[in-house]
Amino acid sequence: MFTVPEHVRQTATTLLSTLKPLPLDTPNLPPMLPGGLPFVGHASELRSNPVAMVQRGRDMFGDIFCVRLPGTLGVVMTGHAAQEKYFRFRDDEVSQREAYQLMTPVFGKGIAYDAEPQIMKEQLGFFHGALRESRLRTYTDGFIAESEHFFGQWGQTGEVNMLEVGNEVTLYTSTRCLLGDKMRFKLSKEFSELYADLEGGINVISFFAPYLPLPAMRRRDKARVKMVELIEKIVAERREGPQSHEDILQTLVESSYADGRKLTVDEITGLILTIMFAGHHTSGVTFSWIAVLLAQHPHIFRRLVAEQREILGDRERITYDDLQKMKLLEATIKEALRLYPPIILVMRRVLKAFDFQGKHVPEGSMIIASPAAGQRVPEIFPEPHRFDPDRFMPGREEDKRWPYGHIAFGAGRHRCMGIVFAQLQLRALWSHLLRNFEFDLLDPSYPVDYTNLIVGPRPPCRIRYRRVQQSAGA
Ligand code: HEM
Repeated sequence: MFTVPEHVRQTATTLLSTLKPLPLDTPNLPPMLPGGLPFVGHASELRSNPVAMVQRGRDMFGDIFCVRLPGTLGVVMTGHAAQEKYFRFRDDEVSQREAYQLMTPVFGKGIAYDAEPQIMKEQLGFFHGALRESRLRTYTDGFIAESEHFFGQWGQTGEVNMLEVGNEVTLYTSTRCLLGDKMRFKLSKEFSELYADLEGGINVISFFAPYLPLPAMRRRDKARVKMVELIEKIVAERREGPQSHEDILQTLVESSYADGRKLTVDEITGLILTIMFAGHHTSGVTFSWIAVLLAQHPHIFRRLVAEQREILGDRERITYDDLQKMKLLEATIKEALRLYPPIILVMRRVLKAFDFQGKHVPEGSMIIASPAAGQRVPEIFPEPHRFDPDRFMPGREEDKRWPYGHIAFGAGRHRCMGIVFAQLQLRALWSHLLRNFEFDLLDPSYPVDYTNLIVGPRPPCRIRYRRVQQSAGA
């Protein structure tokens, strides 16, 4: 019997859904943002400058308004009350599954967002073990070793694309934590090439039609098959060898579901990719924004160098406990993430209609929260466009006053599981740089680049570094 290939079926379903009329006659619908094109609605504006679009809607209508997306009514929710409502929904009220279906070809069928909520919960639960404190201490040793190795290869002075630097150094730290120190040197090239092909298949097109038979999607699918083969070899070696390993792969190899079933290699690979996609570029672009912001604000740079000196004295070797004491550096990272969150929008499909501020949001619509716009609301963060790490220091702590204000890591039940990991990694890298280098900007401006799903500064993001005297006491 003739069967329709999966990618054809999926693409046809997506294209047909774009022709479905939107429920625009729903009584009390939030106001509709003017503009948009036939069929695609506001999708093109969402693609070119999503933050300006969200801000335009907020300026016109306040906390809640609608946009037209292909086949879907979008409802944008910004401001503290709206963000609180958004992040407090339960999984039976709103769903991430459909919103993030573009990730299914990469993570795999039945993995993470494609799994039933209970299974996804168990799968994410495996990460809790991999991210516990004792493990974070081990990973931190890796971050420190990588900082010394990677930046040790820099000369006395040089020009770099800081975005490339951020993505490269965090790729090495990620491979160390995921697959172990040995694999960082042995595997990085093969792993990073496959990973690049997987990434190439994730774009705005795949958001609406993840199975279109385009070259990038085919490369993505081939890369996933090869990635499973690669992980399978490592898992087989581990199952034979007596050595113990302190990495995320090992946690997954040793984990089982509540019913006692062990994870398949496909599931292990999918979860490795889930954590890689969640944590790699997000940390890489944040690393590069910190460089830009510190070069633009030398007085903060000087205070951060002084903090290093105060905590470390003349010591060159830093520890996990030292990193915990770097409060101004922690606040600086938080402030970089407030101004430039790498995930600018998060989405959920509405499973149960709800009311908010007298407006009715129907079942089936896609609700959208925006860390990028929501973190620049002046009622939450005064002078919102100013880079001011002190807003998170004792005495002010603006984030504590507004628990749903700083949402770069999301909030509520699906809040990022890698917050501590990301903070430690960025602190380790920047502690090294602050003690060893100074930076100057080379480009007239460093605008935001909205062409990638994880949003960072637009290349080339050129920065000049200059090596300074080695010791913290210098
Ligand atoms: C600066 C770095 C990072 C940023 C800005 C970031 C941001 C986010 C955001 C916004 C979400 C919530 C998405 C939503 O609500 O739809 C999230 C979820 C998640 N993040 Fe991160 N992330 C970062 C680093 C990491 C790292 C390093 C890891 C792992 C080591 C990680 C693992 C996860 C996981 C597993 C989830 C899903 C949680 C759930 O759905 O319950 N993230 N992240």
